[in-house]
Amino acid sequence: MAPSGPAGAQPSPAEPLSRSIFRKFLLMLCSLLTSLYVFYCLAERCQPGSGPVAGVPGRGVPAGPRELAAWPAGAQRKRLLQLRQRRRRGRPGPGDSGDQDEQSPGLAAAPGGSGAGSSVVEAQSGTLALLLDEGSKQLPQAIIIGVKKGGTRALLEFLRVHPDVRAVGAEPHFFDRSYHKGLAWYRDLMPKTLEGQITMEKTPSYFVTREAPARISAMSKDTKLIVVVRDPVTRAISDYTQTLSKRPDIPSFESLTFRNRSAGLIDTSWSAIQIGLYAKHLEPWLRHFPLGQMLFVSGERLVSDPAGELRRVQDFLGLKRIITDKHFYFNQTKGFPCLKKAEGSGKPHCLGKTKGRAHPAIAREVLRQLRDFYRPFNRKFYQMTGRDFGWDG
Ligand SMILES: Nc1ncnc2c1ncn2[C@@H]1O[C@H](COP(=O)(O)OS(=O)(=O)O)[C@@H](OP(=O)(O)O)[C@H]1O
Repeated sequence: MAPSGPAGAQPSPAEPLSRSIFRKFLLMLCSLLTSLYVFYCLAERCQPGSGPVAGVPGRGVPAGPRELAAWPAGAQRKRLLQLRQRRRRGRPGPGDSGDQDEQSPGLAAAPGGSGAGSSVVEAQSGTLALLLDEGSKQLPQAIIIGVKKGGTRALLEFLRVHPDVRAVGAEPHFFDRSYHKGLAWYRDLMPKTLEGQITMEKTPSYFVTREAPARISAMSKDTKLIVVVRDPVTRAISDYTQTLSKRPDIPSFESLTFRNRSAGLIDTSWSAIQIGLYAKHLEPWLRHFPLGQMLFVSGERLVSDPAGELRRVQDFLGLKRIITDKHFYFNQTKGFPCLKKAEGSGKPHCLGKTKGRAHPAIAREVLRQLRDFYRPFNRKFYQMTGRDFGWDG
C-alpha cells in the first residue's frame, strides 16, 4: 500500500482538482486569520491580564492609540514623545544629590522591560510619532536649584504630571560638576519637547555653588529658578540621616553639630549646618537674577498642601493650573502625599524609600541651640524673599 502524502503536497493524479483547490483555499484562510490575529494583538487588544483599568489611561500597560485618543492633546503629545524616547533608554543619569534618587516613572524601564509589551508599544508609537512632530532638545527654561533635602524630588515628580513640563529624571550637576563639558552636552541630557512645553531639571547643590548663578545667567538671563526650602534644623537632620544610612559609623549628630559643645559653638563648616544658611546663599543669586525670577517653595507645605504649592509653581512657570488636589492622596504607610497617577505609568506613585526616612531622635537642648543659631538667618531670609516660612513660630 502506497503511503499517503503530507497535507498541502501535490495532488495525486487520482485526487479531484476541486478538492486540491479547496485545501489551498483553507490554507490561505488560515494564514489570513493568523495575520488578522497578529494585527489585533498589535492594536493591544489581546494583552492577557493587563487591560487598562477604567478611567486610568495606561494602567497595567503603556497607553495604546485608543487610550491616547481619550487624553487631552497636550498629554497625548507628551505620551508619544515618552514612548518614542523609551526606545533609547539605557543611558544612566549623570548623578544625584547623594541618594539613589529614584528615576521618575517616565524614565524608568517599563514593567516587563524589553519584553513583548514594550516592542508592541514601540511599533505603535513609531507609526503614530511619524505623523507628529517629534520635538527637539532644549536647554532648561526652569531649574530647581535647591535646597538639598528640601523636597526637590517631590516637587519635580509632581510637576512632571503636567503635560507641558518635561524634565530630566536624574540630577545633571552641570553647573557645579560638569560645566567643562559644555552646553551642548547639557542640552543633550534633556528630554525632547514640543512647542509650548517647558524643559526642567533639578540639582539641589546649585543653590550653594558659588559659580552657579553666573553660569546659569550666562546660559540664559531668563531662566526661572525654584528653591524648595525647609526648616534648616530639620533639613540638617535629614542631611545627616542620609549620610548615616550610607555610613552607619559616623559620629552622632550632636557631636558633629558643635565645634565646642560646652561653649555652644556651632560648627558652621559642617555642610549639614552650612546649607541651612539660606540668606547667605541667596545673596549671590540676587546679584544675577531679579527676585521675581525666583520662586521659594515651602518644603513643609509641599507635604501638608501639595496642591497649594503646585498652584504657585504652575503660576510662576506660566502654566495652566492642571495639577490640583485631585492628583494627590495621602499615603498613610508612607506618611506623605503621593500621586494618584504618576507621569508615564498612570499608576499610583509614592517617592522611594530614600525619601521620608525616619530621623534619629536628637537631644532637645541641641535642637534649641540650633533654632537659636538659625533664627537671625531665617528672619533675614524671610525679609529677602517676602515670605515668612514659619520656622521660628
Ligand atoms: N511627597 C513626598 N514624599 C516623600 N518625601 C517628601 C515628599 N514631599 C517632601 N518630601 C521630603 O523630601 C525630602 C527629600 O528632599 P529632596 O528630594 O530634596 O532630597 S535630595 O536633596 O534630592 O536628596 C524628604 O526628607 P526626609 O524625610 O528627611 O527623607 C521628605 O521629607
